[in-house]
Amino acid sequence: MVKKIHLLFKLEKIWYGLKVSREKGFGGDEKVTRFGLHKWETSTWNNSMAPTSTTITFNSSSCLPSVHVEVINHGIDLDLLEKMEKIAMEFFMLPLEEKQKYPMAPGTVQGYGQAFVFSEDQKLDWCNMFALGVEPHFIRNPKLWPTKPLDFSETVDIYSREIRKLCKKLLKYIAMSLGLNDDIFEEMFGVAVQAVRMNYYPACPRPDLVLGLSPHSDGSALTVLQQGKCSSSVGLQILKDNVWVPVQPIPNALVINIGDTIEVLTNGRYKSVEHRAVTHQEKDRLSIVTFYAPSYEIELGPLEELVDENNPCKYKRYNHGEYSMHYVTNKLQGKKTLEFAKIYDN
Ligand SMILES: O=C(O)CCC(=O)C(=O)O
Ligand SMILES: [Fe+2]
Repeated sequence: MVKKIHLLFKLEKIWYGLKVSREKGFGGDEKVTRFGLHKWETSTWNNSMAPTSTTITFNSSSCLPSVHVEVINHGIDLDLLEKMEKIAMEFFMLPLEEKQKYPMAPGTVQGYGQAFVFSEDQKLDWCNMFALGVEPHFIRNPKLWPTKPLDFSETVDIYSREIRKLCKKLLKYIAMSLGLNDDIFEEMFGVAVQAVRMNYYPACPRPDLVLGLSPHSDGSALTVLQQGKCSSSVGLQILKDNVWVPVQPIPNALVINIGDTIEVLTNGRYKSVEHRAVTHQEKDRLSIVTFYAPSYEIELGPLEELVDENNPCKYKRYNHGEYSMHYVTNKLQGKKTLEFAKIYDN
């Protein structure tokens, strides 16, 4: 079985040259535009298919068990989202030799290739990634920023600035919802680390045999995920009550996933969401994912405001750089990576 999967993956490489059909433009429903204080107009799941449209009101007495929302009125220009998708797709459609000029070295997570591969016999995910560290500047590896398409770097820069603003806003709302000082995360994070990963999932002849991306939670504080519109396939799934629930893309919405860092800081009030991507027999799929996390230098643990005798401390204090290293040097296996931080004796 393992061998077969390897073979399927190799086949995929031949498909790079194939054209995908692109749906032009971002049509869709922009009726829902509230994104105000303590109130996100969002979508959440029902039992069979996520999401259905719901308004979630955060206040200090409520919290969500495991958070995945789709933000419609994120304020980011739709042309910019479209441009980002265009350059990502153009990159993936380049000849293999061109993309291989930017290789993801084994054990690293930047460049073109597959991350989280640690052994010869590991069953590979059906996904090609192109990942770049964006902020702060010292995490950039300029050799990995492609020269084609021509407007690639400029677009990634502009897009990343906008996503950064959105993350800062969302973190403020999360703080407010917990009755904390609005700027608590921003002040604590230092110069936040931001990385972008483009995931391209070609159509897969045997979607029953191989996943697009193995189950995991993100190590970030927040993840902003843009689902490509060039394919209508539903690829992202989240784990809810032990059932994998497909996330139906909402036109122009950005998916927000809470990452492990916010789970730790909020002492589990906000839980990171376990998710995976599945493949489709006929349709390819693109996602553009931004990870927003604290500076590697900071020490973090549950905020003291969120720990008391009714909510005992569930996670230890650790250095975020160490956690990041732990994250990228382990296979994606559900929420196993977070065990690094868990305290089990309560
Ligand atoms: O492609 C997707 O929808 C999921 C991507 C993802 O979870 C990731 O890159 O961490
Ligand atoms: Fe993820």
